[in-house]
Amino acid sequence: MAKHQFQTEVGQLLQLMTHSLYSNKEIFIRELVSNASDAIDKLNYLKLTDETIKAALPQDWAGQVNITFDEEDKSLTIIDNGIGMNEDDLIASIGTIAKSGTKSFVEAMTGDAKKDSNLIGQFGVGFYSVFMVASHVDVISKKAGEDTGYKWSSDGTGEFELAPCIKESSGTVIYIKLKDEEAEEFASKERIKNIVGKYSNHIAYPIFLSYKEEVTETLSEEDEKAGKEAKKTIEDRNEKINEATALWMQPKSKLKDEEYNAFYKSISHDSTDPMATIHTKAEGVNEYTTLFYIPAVAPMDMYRADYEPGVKLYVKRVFITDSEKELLPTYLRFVKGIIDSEDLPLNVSREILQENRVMANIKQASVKKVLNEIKKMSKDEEKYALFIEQYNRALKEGAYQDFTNKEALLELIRFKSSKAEKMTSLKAYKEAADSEQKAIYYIVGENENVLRNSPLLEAYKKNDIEVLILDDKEIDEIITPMYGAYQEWEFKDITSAEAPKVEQTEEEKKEVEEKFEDITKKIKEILGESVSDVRVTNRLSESPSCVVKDAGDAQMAQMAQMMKAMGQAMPDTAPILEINPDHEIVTKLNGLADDSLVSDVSWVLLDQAKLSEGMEITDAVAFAQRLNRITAKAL
Ligand SMILES: Nc1ncnc2c1ncn2[C@@H]1O[C@H](COP(=O)(O)OP(=O)(O)OP(=O)(O)O)[C@@H](O)[C@H]1O
Repeated sequence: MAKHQFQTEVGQLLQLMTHSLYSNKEIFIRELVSNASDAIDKLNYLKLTDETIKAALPQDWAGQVNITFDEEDKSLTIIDNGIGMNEDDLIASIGTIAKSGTKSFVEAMTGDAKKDSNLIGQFGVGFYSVFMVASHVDVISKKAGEDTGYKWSSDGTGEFELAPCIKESSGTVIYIKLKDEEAEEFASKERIKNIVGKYSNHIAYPIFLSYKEEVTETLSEEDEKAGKEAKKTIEDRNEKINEATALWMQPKSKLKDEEYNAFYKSISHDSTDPMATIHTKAEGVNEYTTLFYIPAVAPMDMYRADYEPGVKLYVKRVFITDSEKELLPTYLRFVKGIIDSEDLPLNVSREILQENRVMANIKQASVKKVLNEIKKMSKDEEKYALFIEQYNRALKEGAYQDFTNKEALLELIRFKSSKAEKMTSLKAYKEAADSEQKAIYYIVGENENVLRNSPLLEAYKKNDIEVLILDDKEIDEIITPMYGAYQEWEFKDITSAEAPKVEQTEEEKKEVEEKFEDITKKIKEILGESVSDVRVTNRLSESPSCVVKDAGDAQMAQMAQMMKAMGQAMPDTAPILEINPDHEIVTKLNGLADDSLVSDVSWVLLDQAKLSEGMEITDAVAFAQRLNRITAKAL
């Protein structure tokens, strides 16, 4: 019998499972039953598309799951007649972690058993959850169309054993030797029935529970009178313990929230109820049913390139694929659920799917449904805040990717604002604006606090203009300029936009510029390549200076960000330094004879403006030395 080491991450995961304090251990049955259901789905599909597989299956083959338990042996066995696994599958599926979400889960583990157990609650971890209750597990499996069966065994420590074995039919048997302290609870008819009813009632295949029952003979009246003792016999029972109807085919009116939620948990491996459920039956040109869920917490792998798609495609109840990322647009990758079409061909391939009109129609209508549901949620501010916390970023991606629904998506996004503590919408922003305002102003950076205190906001505050505070820099900086406009109002970055209206005539402006011409030239000479220009501004009131970008520079900066994201460096463009002609520092600087002081103050004007806008300065030591010299002179 060959021994194999678990992949390191699996080892870590098992360590957690075996020592888990997690209170919801019963979920291991849900996880194993949904694996069994997936395995039957896959064989069902092959039966329709692969002649050899079809020929090898008994004529009356129908997918089913069987559960048995043995109180004395303290064991539980879960059997399916699905696709099964061969040697390679067993090593790859239950020896390694292939799923990116599971990887994130393992990475998120802290080593603190209690905290990590809570993580299990937030994230289903599939097959390995069995080690919360098992001291030993055997997986005996034979893959459809192959001759040899394999037995995988492990007690959940560092290794597993794998050896060929004889197994008649394809499918998988999972024998679970329960830990002593778990045996009473889980090797129990009522408990198993209860768990299956709770989580797996509506998987599409029947689940049978086999058990032995003591039956007492019913005596006739005569026999009873004669004092005859009733005989007791042990009988085998095989009871169907779930509804076995695809939940999404049930009429909405018949389904309760608990049923929807339980089904969600069985397909998503998430232990928390979803935030929203969207069940639609479409009739007409195309006939299909969709059942979508929005998870309460964004899936862990959402921002990984190798994320798992959450939507499964069925054709007339037959499972087709769960690995097609194109069923919904990528920005909706957090949505879990099912699409079941009556019109697609069963042997639909990836290529056909991508070009198929039926699929395109379903996709388009599905996006509308999901967005409508989100819109509905947005009416309840408190509830919507929870959604925004998880998915604001996805909406932003959408507003940039999905041209057809851009307007709707822009309306759903929420923004922090210079005017309010609460987040605002573009609709509210527009409604609250002055009749002369024609643009949506925003500022982007990493730190909300720095942004709120940016000198660039001063002129906007003075003119009572609201500015959106975008502090998800990684995405906001690239995406916001791409939005274009919302109801004809363009998005304008205040670091490159003209300052808003001020009470100043052209003549007055010119006069100020002339008055400060020499000093601006001088500062520019001193600062050299660190600035692209120096000029007086009317956008400041409190601060002596600020740095801004040229409108053209903004595009360059965006390019630089994109290049950076692709791993290529591009030099940053030098900012424009603007000085406040009404500020004491600037007025005193104008005409100051002490050249070394002018130089120190010029650098300080630049560096402190950068710092107040959350930028880095090139030489912090020199900055401190200059401040010290200026302070010494002032004392
Ligand atoms: N009863 C089974 N029959 C066939 N394959 C199985 C069975 N149980 C598990 N597997 C295989 O092992 C893999 C890992 O199972 P695990 O439960 O850990 O992950 P999973 O979350 O179920 O993955 P998925 O989301 O694809 O179902 C499955 O994806 C499947 O390929």
